[in-house]
Amino acid sequence: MLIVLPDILDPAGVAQVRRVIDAGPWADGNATSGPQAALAKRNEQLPEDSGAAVEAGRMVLDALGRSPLFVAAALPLKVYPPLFNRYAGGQAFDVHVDNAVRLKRGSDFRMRSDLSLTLFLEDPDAYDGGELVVEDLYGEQRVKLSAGSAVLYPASSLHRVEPVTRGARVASFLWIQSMVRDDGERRILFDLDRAVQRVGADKGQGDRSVIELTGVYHNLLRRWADA
Ligand SMILES: O=C(O)CCC(=O)C(=O)O
Ligand SMILES: [Fe+2]
Repeated sequence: MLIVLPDILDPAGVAQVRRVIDAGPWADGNATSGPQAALAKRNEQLPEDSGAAVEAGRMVLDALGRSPLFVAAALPLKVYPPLFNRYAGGQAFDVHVDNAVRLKRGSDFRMRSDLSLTLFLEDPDAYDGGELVVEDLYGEQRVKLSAGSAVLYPASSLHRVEPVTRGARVASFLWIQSMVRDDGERRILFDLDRAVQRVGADKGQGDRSVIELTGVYHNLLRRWADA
């Protein structure tokens, strides 16, 4: 299941991230790929330990942490430090899967990737192509969002980025280990959370049924979460 997270960064936040990364040391995206991804991937990335990636990554993580929608949808336990990529001049990322387990070189950071996230950092009118295409149970979902908006999708999915034939597509991407590993269970919690928020706004947080439903949410989370 795909979840769109609108306006994770406002235009000023996008501009701030872009100022940092546009001046960064862009390099061939295959510098860090395994052999299968290397066949599929044609883009540029900021080296993950570059000052620009670390500084802009902090901005992206702060913005995600401030988004109740991100937290409710992802129930994050671990987040891979955000990476940054750029496609231009026909570059693309053909169909592939993301690694299930990610290690950060030179550290003891280790995580299971349950969810992938792309945060778009360029105005969609400024480039042609560059749709993120995710294959899920219901077929292909094509995603191209305004600058500052993000999409969460299962890391288990086959996905690709269409060739960019005009302009440049700039994005941040990262992986999340969720407290709730199973997509179906996570979806139930997300739907329940949103419904409880709506009923709470309607009836008031002190309403007895709102409190009981909040209890059901937490009891399901207690059952399903690795915290
Ligand atoms: O550029 C994107 O939106 C996705 C990148 C991607 O799929 C990857 O790096 O594994
Ligand atoms: Fe990917």
